Amino acid sequence: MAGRNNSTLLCVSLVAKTVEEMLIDMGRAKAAGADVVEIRLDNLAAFSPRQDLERLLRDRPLPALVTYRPKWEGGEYEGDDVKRLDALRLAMEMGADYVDVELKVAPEFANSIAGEKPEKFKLIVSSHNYESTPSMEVLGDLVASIQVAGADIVKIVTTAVNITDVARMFQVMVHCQVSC
Ligand SMILES: O=C1C[C@@](O)(C(=O)O)C[C@@H](O)[C@@H]1O
Repeated sequence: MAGRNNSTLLCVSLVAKTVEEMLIDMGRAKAAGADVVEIRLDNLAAFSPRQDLERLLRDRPLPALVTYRPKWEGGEYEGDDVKRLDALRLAMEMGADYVDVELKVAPEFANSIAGEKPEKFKLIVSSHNYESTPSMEVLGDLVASIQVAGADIVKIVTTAVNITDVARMFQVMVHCQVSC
Protein backbone atom coordinates (compact mmCIF):
# COMPACT_ATOMS: atom_id res chain seq x y z
CA MET A 1 0.00 0.00 0.00
CA ALA A 2 1.36 3.47 -0.84
CA GLY A 3 1.71 6.11 1.85
CA ARG A 4 0.84 9.77 1.51
CA ASN A 5 4.39 10.61 0.50
CA ASN A 6 4.53 7.63 -1.86
CA SER A 7 6.53 5.49 0.54
CA THR A 8 5.46 1.88 0.98
CA LEU A 9 3.34 1.00 4.01
CA LEU A 10 3.19 -2.49 5.47
CA CYS A 11 -0.42 -3.44 6.21
CA VAL A 12 -1.26 -6.46 8.37
CA SER A 13 -4.73 -8.00 7.98
CA LEU A 14 -6.58 -8.91 11.16
CA VAL A 15 -8.79 -11.93 10.63
CA ALA A 16 -9.66 -12.93 14.21
CA LYS A 17 -13.20 -14.03 15.03
CA THR A 18 -13.67 -11.71 18.03
CA VAL A 19 -13.04 -8.04 18.78
CA GLU A 20 -10.91 -9.01 21.79
CA GLU A 21 -8.61 -11.15 19.66
CA MET A 22 -8.40 -8.44 17.01
CA LEU A 23 -7.33 -5.90 19.63
CA ILE A 24 -4.59 -8.27 20.80
CA ASP A 25 -3.50 -8.87 17.20
CA MET A 26 -3.29 -5.11 16.60
CA GLY A 27 -0.70 -4.85 19.35
CA ARG A 28 1.17 -7.81 17.88
CA ALA A 29 1.10 -6.24 14.41
CA LYS A 30 2.56 -3.02 15.78
CA ALA A 31 5.28 -4.88 17.69
CA ALA A 32 6.14 -6.78 14.51
CA GLY A 33 6.63 -3.52 12.58
CA ALA A 34 3.33 -2.99 10.75
CA ASP A 35 2.42 0.54 9.63
CA VAL A 36 -1.31 -0.08 9.18
CA VAL A 37 -3.78 -2.77 10.28
CA GLU A 38 -6.65 -4.00 8.16
CA ILE A 39 -9.74 -4.79 10.25
CA ARG A 40 -11.63 -7.51 8.40
CA LEU A 41 -15.13 -7.05 9.81
CA ASP A 42 -16.42 -9.97 7.76
CA ASN A 43 -14.29 -12.35 9.80
CA LEU A 44 -15.97 -11.44 13.10
CA ALA A 45 -18.33 -14.19 14.26
CA ALA A 46 -20.65 -11.52 15.71
CA PHE A 47 -20.61 -7.84 14.85
CA SER A 48 -22.49 -4.88 16.40
CA PRO A 49 -21.40 -1.98 14.21
CA ARG A 50 -21.44 1.01 16.56
CA GLN A 51 -20.22 -0.80 19.66
CA ASP A 52 -17.53 -2.91 17.97
CA LEU A 53 -16.17 -0.16 15.71
CA GLU A 54 -15.91 2.10 18.74
CA ARG A 55 -13.79 -0.50 20.53
CA LEU A 56 -11.70 -1.38 17.51
CA LEU A 57 -10.95 2.21 16.53
CA ARG A 58 -10.78 4.02 19.88
CA ASP A 59 -7.41 2.89 21.21
CA ARG A 60 -5.87 1.59 18.03
CA PRO A 61 -2.09 1.66 18.12
CA LEU A 62 -1.82 2.06 14.32
CA PRO A 63 -3.80 3.64 11.48
CA ALA A 64 -6.72 1.39 10.57
CA LEU A 65 -8.12 0.24 7.26
CA VAL A 66 -11.65 -1.14 7.58
CA THR A 67 -12.83 -3.83 5.16
CA TYR A 68 -16.15 -5.71 5.16
CA ARG A 69 -15.66 -8.13 2.28
CA PRO A 70 -18.78 -9.85 0.82
CA LYS A 71 -18.83 -13.48 -0.32
CA TRP A 72 -19.22 -12.35 -3.91
CA GLU A 73 -15.72 -10.80 -3.75
CA GLY A 74 -14.03 -13.58 -1.80
CA GLY A 75 -14.93 -12.47 1.74
CA GLU A 76 -17.08 -13.92 4.52
CA TYR A 77 -20.03 -11.49 4.66
CA GLU A 78 -23.29 -12.98 3.41
CA GLY A 79 -25.84 -10.31 4.37
CA ASP A 80 -27.25 -7.47 2.33
CA ASP A 81 -25.11 -4.68 0.96
CA VAL A 82 -27.11 -1.85 2.51
CA LYS A 83 -26.11 -2.89 6.05
CA ARG A 84 -22.56 -3.60 4.93
CA LEU A 85 -22.07 -0.19 3.33
CA ASP A 86 -23.77 1.52 6.30
CA ALA A 87 -21.19 -0.09 8.58
CA LEU A 88 -18.34 1.10 6.36
CA ARG A 89 -19.73 4.64 6.33
CA LEU A 90 -19.99 4.49 10.10
CA ALA A 91 -16.35 3.35 10.27
CA MET A 92 -15.36 6.46 8.31
CA GLU A 93 -17.43 8.70 10.59
CA MET A 94 -15.85 7.07 13.65
CA GLY A 95 -12.35 7.87 12.47
CA ALA A 96 -11.11 4.96 10.32
CA ASP A 97 -8.11 6.10 8.32
CA TYR A 98 -9.06 4.03 5.26
CA VAL A 99 -12.11 2.11 4.07
CA ASP A 100 -11.89 -0.52 1.32
CA VAL A 101 -14.90 -1.00 -0.97
CA GLU A 102 -15.19 -3.26 -4.00
CA LEU A 103 -15.34 -1.66 -7.45
CA LYS A 104 -18.86 -2.96 -8.07
CA VAL A 105 -20.32 -0.86 -5.24
CA ALA A 106 -17.73 1.93 -5.22
CA PRO A 107 -19.59 4.60 -7.27
CA GLU A 108 -22.64 4.30 -5.00
CA PHE A 109 -20.48 4.36 -1.87
CA ALA A 110 -18.30 7.25 -3.06
CA ASN A 111 -21.42 9.31 -3.88
CA SER A 112 -22.87 8.61 -0.48
CA ILE A 113 -19.82 10.05 1.31
CA ALA A 114 -19.16 12.94 -1.08
CA GLY A 115 -18.65 16.13 0.91
CA GLU A 116 -18.42 14.19 4.16
CA LYS A 117 -14.97 12.67 3.96
CA PRO A 118 -12.78 13.65 6.89
CA GLU A 119 -9.63 15.45 5.73
CA LYS A 120 -7.21 12.57 6.15
CA PHE A 121 -9.59 9.77 5.22
CA LYS A 122 -8.79 7.76 2.10
CA LEU A 123 -11.18 5.57 0.12
CA ILE A 124 -9.60 2.42 -1.29
CA VAL A 125 -11.45 0.91 -4.25
CA SER A 126 -10.49 -2.71 -4.79
CA SER A 127 -10.82 -5.40 -7.41
CA HIS A 128 -10.00 -9.08 -6.89
CA ASN A 129 -9.25 -11.83 -9.38
CA TYR A 130 -8.60 -15.16 -7.65
CA GLU A 131 -7.87 -17.05 -10.87
CA SER A 132 -5.36 -15.16 -12.98
CA THR A 133 -3.61 -11.89 -13.81
CA PRO A 134 -5.29 -10.25 -16.80
CA SER A 135 -3.52 -8.68 -19.78
CA MET A 136 -1.98 -5.22 -19.54
CA GLU A 137 -4.89 -3.86 -21.56
CA VAL A 138 -7.50 -5.27 -19.17
CA LEU A 139 -5.50 -4.11 -16.14
CA GLY A 140 -5.23 -0.62 -17.62
CA ASP A 141 -9.01 -0.46 -18.11
CA LEU A 142 -9.49 -1.70 -14.57
CA VAL A 143 -7.27 1.06 -13.15
CA ALA A 144 -9.26 3.65 -15.11
CA SER A 145 -12.59 2.24 -13.84
CA ILE A 146 -11.34 2.29 -10.26
CA GLN A 147 -10.15 5.88 -10.58
CA VAL A 148 -13.45 6.98 -12.14
CA ALA A 149 -15.35 5.22 -9.33
CA GLY A 150 -13.92 7.69 -6.82
CA ALA A 151 -10.82 5.96 -5.43
CA ASP A 152 -8.23 7.80 -3.43
CA ILE A 153 -6.16 4.60 -3.57
CA VAL A 154 -6.32 1.96 -6.32
CA LYS A 155 -6.12 -1.65 -5.16
CA ILE A 156 -5.91 -4.58 -7.57
CA VAL A 157 -5.48 -8.13 -6.32
CA THR A 158 -4.74 -10.80 -8.93
CA THR A 159 -3.39 -14.33 -8.93
CA ALA A 160 0.07 -14.87 -10.41
CA VAL A 161 0.23 -18.14 -12.32
CA ASN A 162 3.32 -17.23 -14.33
CA ILE A 163 6.42 -15.18 -13.43
CA THR A 164 5.60 -12.63 -16.13
CA ASP A 165 2.30 -11.87 -14.34
CA VAL A 166 4.31 -10.20 -11.59
CA ALA A 167 6.09 -7.96 -14.09
CA ARG A 168 2.71 -6.79 -15.44
CA MET A 169 1.58 -5.84 -11.96
CA PHE A 170 4.70 -3.70 -11.47
CA GLN A 171 4.04 -2.09 -14.83
CA VAL A 172 0.43 -1.28 -13.99
CA MET A 173 1.41 0.30 -10.66
CA VAL A 174 2.90 3.22 -12.59
CA HIS A 175 -0.63 4.11 -13.71
CA CYS A 176 -2.25 3.74 -10.30
CA GLN A 177 -1.31 7.18 -9.01
CA VAL A 178 -4.33 9.23 -8.00
CA SER A 179 -3.88 12.94 -7.40
CA CYS A 180 -4.63 13.82 -3.77
O1 LIG B 1 -8.28 -7.52 -0.59
C1 LIG B 1 -7.56 -8.19 0.11
C2 LIG B 1 -6.78 -9.26 -0.46
C3 LIG B 1 -6.89 -10.50 0.33
O2 LIG B 1 -8.21 -10.92 0.23
C4 LIG B 1 -6.04 -11.60 -0.28
O3 LIG B 1 -6.57 -12.66 -0.43
O4 LIG B 1 -4.89 -11.36 -0.59
C5 LIG B 1 -6.55 -10.22 1.77
C6 LIG B 1 -7.48 -9.19 2.32
O5 LIG B 1 -7.35 -8.99 3.67
C7 LIG B 1 -7.48 -7.94 1.56
O6 LIG B 1 -8.50 -7.08 1.93
